[in-house]
Amino acid sequence: MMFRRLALIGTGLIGGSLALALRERGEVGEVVGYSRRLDTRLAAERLGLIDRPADSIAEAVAGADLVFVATPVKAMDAVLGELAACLPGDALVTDGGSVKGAVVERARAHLSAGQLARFVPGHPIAGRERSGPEAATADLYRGHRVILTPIEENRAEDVARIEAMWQATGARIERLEVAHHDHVLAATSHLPHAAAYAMVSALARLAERYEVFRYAAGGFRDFTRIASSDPVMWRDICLDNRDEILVMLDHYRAELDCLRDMLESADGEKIEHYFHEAKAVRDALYPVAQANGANPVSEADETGR
Ligand SMILES: NC(=O)C1=CN([C@@H]2O[C@H](COP(=O)(O)OP(=O)(O)OC[C@H]3O[C@@H](n4cnc5c(N)ncnc54)[C@H](O)[C@@H]3O)[C@@H](O)[C@H]2O)C=CC1
Ligand SMILES: O=C(O)C(=O)Cc1ccc(O)cc1
Repeated sequence: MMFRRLALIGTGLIGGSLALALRERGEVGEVVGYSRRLDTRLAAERLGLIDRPADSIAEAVAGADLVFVATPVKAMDAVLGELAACLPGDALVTDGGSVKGAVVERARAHLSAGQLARFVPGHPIAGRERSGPEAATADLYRGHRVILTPIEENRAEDVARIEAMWQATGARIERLEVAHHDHVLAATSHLPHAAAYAMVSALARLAERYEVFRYAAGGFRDFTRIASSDPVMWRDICLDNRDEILVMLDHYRAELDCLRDMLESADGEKIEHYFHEAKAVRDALYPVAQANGANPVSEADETGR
């Protein structure tokens, strides 16, 4: 057993799924959960994500040797502030936030030098558009990537323990530098979410929106699935990674302008070539339908294809 007691701060999709996965593998003794809202804590207990709910962060982390912070990223400011006052000396801390630079800044602002050394930032690249405790599953991370962004204060053996913890969930672990993580994720995750929200808004603002949505095809559904994601979580991600996302939005807008120009000049050859190139890129990324939505590149690696 890797950890005696896990304290979950945030008992929703990401925290709850980690607890279920570690328990299923017998890697954790007891799971105690704190979330801001009482009903989420009680739901987490009812659903078997946690053994018992705690009424405060201090109560949750008492006696814990692992603390997992899985709240929206801006809420981590207050959470880390409270943790600084009550963290047991031997506890390791990690998180699942979608942005790393802002979270590391918050950790540096609140934690003591000793506590900071034991904070190993991380980000599972797995999730879904429905969050909350009800959405948690033991296999959420299986076959998916988890990115750790260790900071220079971390000790190698602590990073290795967090890596082993994620490995137990069936995930594949990679390490990236903090700023590089935020740059890459702005492109691969944050821009698509922003684009999906904007696409739905664009159609919703049309006078004929009812008719438009009535005849919406699978393409609209596929393109916009992630616009059902949690607005608070995505507000926080957008603000916390604002500079990188602004650059990516401009990059995407330039591409839309480019397509618009081709269409305005009715240049069929150019349009076809443009679509061919994009299709080739996507077909290479997703050669077969992915049953569980796992990253196809990682699955291909695992099966040796
Ligand atoms: N939903 C997804 O697909 C993914 C989310 N993430 C990240 O994981 C984190 C958690 O996301 P989810 O589990 O999806 O959200 P969720 O909404 O399912 O769970 C969030 C939990 O945090 C609690 N919470 C909110 N504000 C709080 C506060 N101020 N103090 C204490 N608890 C508070 C909520 O009560 C809830 O228990 C976020 O930082 C998100 O960016 C990372 C990868 C994927
Ligand atoms: O729903 C989806 O497909 C996602 O893209 C989930 C997701 C959301 C946020 C992350 O930081 C990582 C993964």
